Amino acid sequence: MEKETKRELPEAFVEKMEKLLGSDAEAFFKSYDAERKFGLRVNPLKQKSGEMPEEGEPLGDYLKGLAKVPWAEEGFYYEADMRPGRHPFHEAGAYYIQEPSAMSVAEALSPKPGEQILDLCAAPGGKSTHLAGKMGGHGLLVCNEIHPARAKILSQNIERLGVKNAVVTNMDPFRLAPAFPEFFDGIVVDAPCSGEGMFRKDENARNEWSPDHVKQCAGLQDGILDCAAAMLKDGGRIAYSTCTFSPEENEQSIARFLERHPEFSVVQPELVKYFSGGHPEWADGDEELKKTVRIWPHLADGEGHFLALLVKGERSWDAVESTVNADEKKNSKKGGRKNGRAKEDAALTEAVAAFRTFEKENLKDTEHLENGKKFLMFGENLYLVPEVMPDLKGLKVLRPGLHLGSAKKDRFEPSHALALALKKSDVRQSVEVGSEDLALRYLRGETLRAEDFENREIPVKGWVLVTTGGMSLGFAKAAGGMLKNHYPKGLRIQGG
Ligand SMILES: C[S@@+](CC[C@H](N)C(=O)[O-])C[C@H]1O[C@@H](n2cnc3c(N)ncnc32)[C@H](O)[C@@H]1O
Repeated sequence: MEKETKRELPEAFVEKMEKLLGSDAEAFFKSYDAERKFGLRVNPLKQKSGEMPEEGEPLGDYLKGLAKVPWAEEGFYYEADMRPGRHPFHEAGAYYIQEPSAMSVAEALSPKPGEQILDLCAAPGGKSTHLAGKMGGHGLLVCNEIHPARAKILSQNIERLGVKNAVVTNMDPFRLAPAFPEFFDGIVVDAPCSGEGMFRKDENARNEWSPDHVKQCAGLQDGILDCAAAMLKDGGRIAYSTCTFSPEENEQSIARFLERHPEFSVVQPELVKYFSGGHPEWADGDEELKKTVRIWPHLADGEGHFLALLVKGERSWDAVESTVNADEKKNSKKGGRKNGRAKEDAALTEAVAAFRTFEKENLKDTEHLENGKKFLMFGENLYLVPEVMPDLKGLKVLRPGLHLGSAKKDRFEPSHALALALKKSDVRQSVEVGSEDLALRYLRGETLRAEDFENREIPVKGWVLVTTGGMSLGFAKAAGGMLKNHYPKGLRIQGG
């Protein structure tokens, strides 16, 4: 069996790993015959006040019995036949499906509400949505992706998970860096890599692998890390990660980085206790590299990963943590609602007025939406953007913040992003599509009627938040005894 596995792997890869791992190689290759581990991460932004759903609540019941991923606060393992990606809870952003080892990265960076955080290679959004959950809607999260099509998917995932404080950009890191000199408190560099850790999960990764590809990736990673270094404040931290085993892209990437940037040091994240340390002997022998993290598929319940936490400047990690906590307090004091934003632009004033009317008629409390944020017009659309937002001129921006909607002639059309960022308690009118069947009918774009609901009642008029398990799925508009479906056409589920 073991021989079969090895035969399916690139020969040069097998030889290299045998040399690196010595007597551990057998267990390593055997792990390729084991079942893949599937993971999902509960989205705290969609829970009542950030806490985990409990039994007795629809999501809590759905997840009942799932084993916890030990190193991720909201991570769970699930069996393949559960198919959580097909459940309406997925469309409600109740969770993000994420490989368990990948959950270690945002845990290691540990962003705090109020910080300025960048996810530099962000699509499809696993780390970004994890970071967003930890930030709780406060501070600024810039999610960047170089490839336009992937950036679009990233933007959709940011929307689905109800993230309120994210800016999504589609930039080459080299072009992004000049816009944010020494700006961020924390940066995730989940680098493009040769993907050796995904061989079990993804056949393409196996077919694309070659020693030359490893070298190319290592070169790419050096450039991306330099961009991250330039965008980081003194005292800030970078979480660098790959899903590959090759030392050239891991310990050696970090060794080369430390050589170019002596102002950085490596910090050992606490979660190393679940994994293994890095191998200085696979790079330049610098003992600091022991503080990097190796996730081995034969030693942990997850795919192969590498992680390094790097801190910029002279200060110790303790000093960095206390600054973060002080900033957090400062930012939470700032809070408060700021009406009548000082933007002279007539279109903006008009759009804000239209939103205020919509708000008065349909919402109860938007304090958590607006807290410390300001309004911005982007094309015809009205956004709420984080207060610390820098000038985005010259950047390709897909989403400059939370999309509220657009002001039409005599009305305000709320966006799908707004629906997903709202809680049931924020709105005057909502309906619960309790059964999976009814939720799927809504997701297909069907018009719903009173007789579809157990109590045979629906609101008479106005915007209605459609919820499943208490979590928002989208908007509908009540009129003439029906709920007109406003689930975006492009997202509708096809077929039965
Ligand atoms: C490992 S994936 C990121 C996964 C993502 N962080 C997540 O958790 O969902 C690496 C990303 O880097 C992007 N990438 C490829 N070449 C790049 C480059 N030259 N500079 C920056 N990013 C690049 C890829 O498009 C890909 O989305």
